[in-house]
Amino acid sequence: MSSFSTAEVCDAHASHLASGDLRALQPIFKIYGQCRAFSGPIVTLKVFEDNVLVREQLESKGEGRVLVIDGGASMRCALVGGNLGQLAQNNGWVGIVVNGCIRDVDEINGCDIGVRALASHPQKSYKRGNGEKGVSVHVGGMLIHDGEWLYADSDGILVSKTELSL
Ligand SMILES: O=C([O-])CC(=O)C(=O)O
Repeated sequence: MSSFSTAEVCDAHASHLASGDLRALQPIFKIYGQCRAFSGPIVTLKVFEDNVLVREQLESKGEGRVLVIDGGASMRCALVGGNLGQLAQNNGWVGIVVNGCIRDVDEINGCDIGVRALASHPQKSYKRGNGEKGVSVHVGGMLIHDGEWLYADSDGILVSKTELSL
């Protein structure tokens, strides 16, 4: 897609910001991965300290989508590591936003995807397979629905009800 700037998107879509059709997430995310800017349709996932569903999702074709993982902001383990970052890249995901932690930061920073997460943590998560796919999630202070569009760059992260013409 064409290059964009979230700041310009905000300026150009003030009415959508006012209506809530366009929302800026709270500025609580750290930037990882090779792609500082990325956008695409959202796939949602809600898990807690368990990343079996994350792997399952990233094993499917990304087709330019963004995986938004609500990990309940847990600071006790990582939901995505270097292997999953590589898997995401290989399967055509453009980005991963984690309301929680990642690990293997140096490996993830080498992957050709965009990643946002609250922090890094060296411990892996449980492998129980609990969680929900496609549900609405609370991430960055906003309610995010599966199928909405995400726009991330160095300035922040926007979620839009529909695809924006940029
Ligand atoms: O398997 C995990 O829990 C995550 C991980 O470390 C990786 O993706 O490399």
